[in-house]
Amino acid sequence: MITIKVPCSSANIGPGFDVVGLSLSIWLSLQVNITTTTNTPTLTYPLNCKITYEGEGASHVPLAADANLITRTALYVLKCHGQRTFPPTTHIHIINPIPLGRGLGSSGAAVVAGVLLANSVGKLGLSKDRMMDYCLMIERHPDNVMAAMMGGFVGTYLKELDPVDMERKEIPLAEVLPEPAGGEDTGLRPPAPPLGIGHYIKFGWAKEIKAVAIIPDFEVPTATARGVLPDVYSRKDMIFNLQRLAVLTTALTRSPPDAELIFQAMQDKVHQPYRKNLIPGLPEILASVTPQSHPGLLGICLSGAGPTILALATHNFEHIAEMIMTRFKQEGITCRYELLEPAYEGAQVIES
Ligand SMILES: Nc1ncnc2c1ncn2[C@@H]1O[C@H](COP(=O)(O)OP(=O)(O)OP(=O)(O)O)[C@@H](O)[C@H]1O
Ligand SMILES: N[C@@H](CCO)C(=O)O
Repeated sequence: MITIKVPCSSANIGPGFDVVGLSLSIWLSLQVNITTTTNTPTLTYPLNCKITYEGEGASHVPLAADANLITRTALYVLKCHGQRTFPPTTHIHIINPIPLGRGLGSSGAAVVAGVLLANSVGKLGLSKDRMMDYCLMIERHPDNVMAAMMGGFVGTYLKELDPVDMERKEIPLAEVLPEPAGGEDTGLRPPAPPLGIGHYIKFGWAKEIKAVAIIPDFEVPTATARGVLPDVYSRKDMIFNLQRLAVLTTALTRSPPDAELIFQAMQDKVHQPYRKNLIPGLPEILASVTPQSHPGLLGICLSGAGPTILALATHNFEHIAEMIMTRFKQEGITCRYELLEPAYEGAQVIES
């Protein structure tokens, strides 16, 4: 059996829009079995792949190999290597505790899991760096996928693609592959991604800092949350974010953490203000939970594209979470919360 584990992630951490990501301790898990016996009659499955699924999204996530994001991604990678199906017969059991569309990188984890899946079942021998190129052809903002693949707290940038590569069909129109990449088989091998699209650096992380994720019970699709952002920003707002991000990445490595410094360094003017209409109560929550009102709190932000709120803290976790959940309740929104830690090791493949 092959077990593939990929952590969830929180992108942006305030000012680092599309730049920084923090992998966190909720794990998407794939259990993969390949049945090679030929003497017993076996059922045949489209593309040789049977999917079973439990966890978040179980009622509606597609189980057809050419429609499910994980297996669509794997088929794209396999096809780039001249393999048009999964090996007969591949059974993938997906266990997904990462809530979908909440800003905890469920699609990034699914894309990373799909690339790792193809690498394992296709025996492709790709390095993690090369696998990132495939991930980045599918999800074009690197923060979630890089954190999920590499683990820990990461800063990223993308090499700009040339116009020919931008035309390629696996570049998403929305946030994920626009159509079943494995389904319509033209017989052509898709071109491999350019080399070295994504670059990253792992920052340190002060061990006493934990992440409280307050997860509302509604979804905000990333595509919708990107659709409300402007195309152009003022110099003033860009400088505001750059100043804070430069301080934040080191401030989060220092022990003991400086709450005043971190709280201010997690302020943002690039994405959170524009997303307030998608997340009732967002401006009030971000303004009302402070290190003064809630000792132990270091900083607070929208997690990824939302609606989850991420509070970084050293103690008083339950109190901080209760306060935010109470505020959401005034808007008629119920939430749950999880106390998470960085997933330092990133995505893993275990063969047994
Ligand atoms: N385990 C999974 N299996 C299949 N599809 C998945 C899985 N996880 C996520 N997806 C797909 O990704 C979509 C959610 O992606 P979206 O980018 O909108 O949100 P997110 O990744 O959870 O949040 P964010 O990008 O803000 O962190 C789901 O609706 C589903 O189509
Ligand atoms: N940086 C991305 C993360 C979501 O995938 C955003 O905030 O839109």
